[in-house]
Amino acid sequence: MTATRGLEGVVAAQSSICSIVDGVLCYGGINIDELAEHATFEEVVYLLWHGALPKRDQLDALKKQLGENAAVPQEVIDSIKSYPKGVHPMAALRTAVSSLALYDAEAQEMSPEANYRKSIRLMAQTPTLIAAFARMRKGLEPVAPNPSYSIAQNFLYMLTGEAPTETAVKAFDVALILHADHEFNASTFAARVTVATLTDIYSGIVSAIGTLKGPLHGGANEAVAAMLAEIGSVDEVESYIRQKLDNKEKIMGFGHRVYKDGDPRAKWLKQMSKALTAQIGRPELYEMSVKVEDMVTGEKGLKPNVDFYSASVYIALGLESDLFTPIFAISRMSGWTAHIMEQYENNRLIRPRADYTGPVNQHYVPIDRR
Ligand SMILES: CC(=O)SCCNC(=O)CCNC(=O)[C@H](O)C(C)(C)COP(=O)(O)OP(=O)(O)OC[C@H]1O[C@@H](n2cnc3c(N)ncnc32)[C@H](O)[C@@H]1OP(=O)(O)O
Ligand SMILES: O=C([O-])CC(=O)C(=O)O
Repeated sequence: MTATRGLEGVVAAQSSICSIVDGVLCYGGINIDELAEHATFEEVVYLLWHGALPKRDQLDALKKQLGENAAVPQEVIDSIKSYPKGVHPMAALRTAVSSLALYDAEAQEMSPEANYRKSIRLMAQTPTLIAAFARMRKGLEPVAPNPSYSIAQNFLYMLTGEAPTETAVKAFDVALILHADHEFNASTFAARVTVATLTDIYSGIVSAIGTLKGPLHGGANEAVAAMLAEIGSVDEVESYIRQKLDNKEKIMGFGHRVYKDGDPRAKWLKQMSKALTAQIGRPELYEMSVKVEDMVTGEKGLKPNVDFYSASVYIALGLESDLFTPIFAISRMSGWTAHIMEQYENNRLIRPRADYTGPVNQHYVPIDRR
């Protein structure tokens, strides 16, 4: 048996949710470019869960269900209040989502209908959990969700208590669409491995959140924000990146396991970064990013991934950088739940083999003779 490092190129199962073929990303067969241009995030959630775009009444029904389920149990809010203020929001989210299961009467119910209802609750409540933590760590009271708002509008509203601008809501909604699913990425695969034991959906989502948190995956967007802050100005880009490349350090937000000719989501975020950073009077954030891209692509041939320009987009939207990965989780909750439901529908335990490289023919030695 020989191992494939990092399971590169291994096709682990069939799926009808999302495809990446020749660098083209589609949800349910629809090119991400069309969705980014025309769809709303709620339509994309429906598409991922049902395999087709919703008709008007189906979309209205989903939006109503998401709105009605956005509030989280008071016990969960109270427990978030007790978290140490300095913990990372992804750690807080991992614990908070796990605690949602404790107050969900259907948590162990495994019918497809119950798993769909839990998917709605997880999708609706994740933004509420993150916004509540973001406020309570500053000693502020959480803002209750507005059931008539979209997910994008509600999250921005719950962070500040003020109605967000239309521009901010639109930009955030497009970012949610772009991050919603990505076939067997690490966090989705972790969720599928977890639920393939026929454990509950919350366990799968907790695995996924813990996996997304890492800097090689969703955590890269926060690392990009840290890099831009460290660089500080356009003039400093060259020496900063030169040093990193000479030291063989990774540049966050570049490279991808699947895309070698560029991530189709990055161009959307680049465009948004340009417009939004200009609007807030901080065009240097975009200019620094472009200069980093020119150097890294020019010297290493590596292209920006979804996490690179999302950092300057979120900075321009006034969001705190440690919320960037939790925001990714809000969006990816749609894909995670879609994949979990698909896994349950056609389940087989996921259990690969290891290529053993340790010692052989050893014997037990009593402790006083070792
Ligand atoms: C939503 C997402 O998860 S998108 C990915 C977010 N993660 C990041 O942006 C972190 C930075 N990028 C990386 O670490 C990688 O490109 C990954 C993890 C995304 C993909 O990793 P892999 O497919 O395993 O590629 P791998 O790490 O083997 O890279 C191949 C070569 O390119 C280099 N490389 C890859 N990415 C980078 C980078 N960002 N900066 C510098 N060099 C890089 C590697 O050092 C390696 O070089 P070598 O062959 O000389 O050793
Ligand atoms: O697919 C991957 O490996 C990572 C990624 O881009 C994503 O999860 O969106």
